[in-house]
Amino acid sequence: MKAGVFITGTDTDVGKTWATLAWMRRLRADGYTVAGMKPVAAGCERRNGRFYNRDALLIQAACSSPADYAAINPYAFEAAMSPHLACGDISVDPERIAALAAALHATADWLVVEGAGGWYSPLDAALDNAGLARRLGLPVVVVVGMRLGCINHARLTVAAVERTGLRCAGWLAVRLSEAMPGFEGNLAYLQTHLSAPLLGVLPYRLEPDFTELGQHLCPPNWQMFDLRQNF
Ligand SMILES: Nc1ncnc2c1ncn2[C@@H]1O[C@H](COP(=O)(O)OP(=O)(O)OP(=O)(O)O)[C@@H](O)[C@H]1O
Ligand SMILES: C[C@H](N)[C@H](N)CCCCCC(=O)O
Ligand SMILES: [Mg+2]
Repeated sequence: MKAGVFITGTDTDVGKTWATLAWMRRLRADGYTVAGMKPVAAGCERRNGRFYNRDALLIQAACSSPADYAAINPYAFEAAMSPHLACGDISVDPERIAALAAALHATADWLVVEGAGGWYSPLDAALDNAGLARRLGLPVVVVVGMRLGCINHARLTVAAVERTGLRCAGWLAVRLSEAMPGFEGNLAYLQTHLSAPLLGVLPYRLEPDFTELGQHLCPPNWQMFDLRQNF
């Protein structure tokens, strides 16, 4: 199987990384080999003259096989702001990312890619997440951070993914608080107003065991992400 997924979200800080790590752990629990990628990251710390991002380090640790950090996160910008500002005069090259993604994908059954921010968040002055996802050509999963306002953001994001010409394979609800007022009503509304299927509800876990968190994913079948299918 050669499968892949591009994980976007309704915003920054909505649980994309929690969902990415849960997804990778679940795939490994289900017997697949997995490589992960955070192509562009803003908000990095400098160590020995290089920049490292928390998300990318967690994704690197979740891969089935060791992978160079620079392959997982080729664009690591120090400033914790929109990448089009944090990048300075660096241009993000989608062809370089696609080549690195292909090399990572050659090492595993699955490639899981986490975007930066939301669907239309810029990655530099010219490219945004939508453009990168289109170049990678992976099925897209939308992470919906369950908080007031998520219905509008989720519907806008799924519509935008589909307008990009990519398949929105599903969405994940991520609990960002112990008890969101009207949680069930919001979940039910989204289930009837999003064209993509709900693939799981990730519970509220401040110190998550990502293998446990991965058990809350309920994909209809992993085959729907097999890139050899015509979808
Ligand atoms: N299921 C959860 N339960 C409890 N807290 C959560 C959960 N998911 C996310 N969080 C909290 O929200 C914060 C942001 O989550 P996460 O880093 O996954 O967001 P993100 O969408 O990946 O952000 P970015 O756009 O910066 O990549 C986490 O640091 C954590 O504190
Ligand atoms: C720094 C932050 N944690 C994210 N990595 C980047 C969020 C970019 C959001 C850009 C925007 O859509 O306004
Ligand atoms: Mg993240």
